[in-house]
Amino acid sequence: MSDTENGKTSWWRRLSSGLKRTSSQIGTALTDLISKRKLDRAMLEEIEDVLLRADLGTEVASRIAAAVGEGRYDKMIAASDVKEIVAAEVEKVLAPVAKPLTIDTAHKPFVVLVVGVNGSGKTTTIGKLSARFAAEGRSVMMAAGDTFRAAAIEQLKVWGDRTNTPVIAGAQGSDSAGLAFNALTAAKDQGRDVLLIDTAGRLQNRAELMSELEKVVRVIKKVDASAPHAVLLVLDATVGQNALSQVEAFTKTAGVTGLVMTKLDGTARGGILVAIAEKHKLPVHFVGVGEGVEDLAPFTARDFAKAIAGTEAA
Ligand SMILES: Nc1nc2c(ncn2[C@@H]2O[C@H](COP(=O)(O)OP(=O)(O)OP(=O)(O)O)[C@@H](O)[C@H]2O)c(=O)[nH]1
Repeated sequence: MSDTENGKTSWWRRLSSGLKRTSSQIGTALTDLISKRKLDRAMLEEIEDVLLRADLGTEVASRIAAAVGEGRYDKMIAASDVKEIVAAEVEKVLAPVAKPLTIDTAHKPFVVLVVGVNGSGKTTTIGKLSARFAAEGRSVMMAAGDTFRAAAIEQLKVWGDRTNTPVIAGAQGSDSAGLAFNALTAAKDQGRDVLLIDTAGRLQNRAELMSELEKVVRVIKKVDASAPHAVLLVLDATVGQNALSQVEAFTKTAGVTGLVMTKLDGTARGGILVAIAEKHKLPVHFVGVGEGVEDLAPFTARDFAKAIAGTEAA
């Protein structure tokens, strides 16, 4: 087996075991309600409820139930058939949004601004991305723009040491827009390929914090009018439905261009990613299933759909 195949197998194992809480909840509930009964309207409603409990959203849940019902009324069905339908319908929703983050080399540096609420996993994601880009042979710089939290600055420095990537940081409490300005200027001077900018976590309903984020974007544009070239919103899968309103708020304020969903390993409601894809149609670049560097990987629709439906063993 080649290294790439090994890498793929290992990621599939991580992804499917990360999504185990969601897939077993769906699988167990389906098996319980399907065994020893013929399919009728009541059963379809129960199937829909199971999918809603995994946060797949009303539209997708009812589409799946309708697909299960087609030609199967009054017949015995198997949980495995329903899981196949879940996987197929979920893949249809996810395929259009599963897009890799493309680093456009015309921009030097390619500026990636990373936003999200407190604790969503921004700093960790930046660290993991710096490792990934460095492994691809790109020269990276990180900016510790989360100037509120001393631990975030330290955390980024640890990732910097680990990946041999310079980290531009200021004192705790310093102006994050100023820091972004300095970091972009330095990255430009040094001819870096990628600049990853961390930002302080903020609540999407706190106007003054959101306007600070707008300031960071304005200041970045003073150095490079075309930047930021990507604005990644990091979403914590464990917050459930609240993730939908985070997408709305951050898209309005910071012009989000793509999503990263973390902590899918910490929830039985991993279907939230499907609900977000259905509603917002924003590109999903990466998903995270743990704290380690190898626990974040590019998002692929088919693998995610199979893992969430539990149609294939890890
Ligand atoms: N289980 C799990 N934990 C994760 C994942 N991604 C991040 N974490 C953990 O979540 C916690 C918060 O991550 P941070 O990266 O510090 O979050 P942040 O968004 O930078 O937080 P603030 O600086 O407070 O805004 C850390 O303990 C991470 O190790 C994941 O995919 N799975």
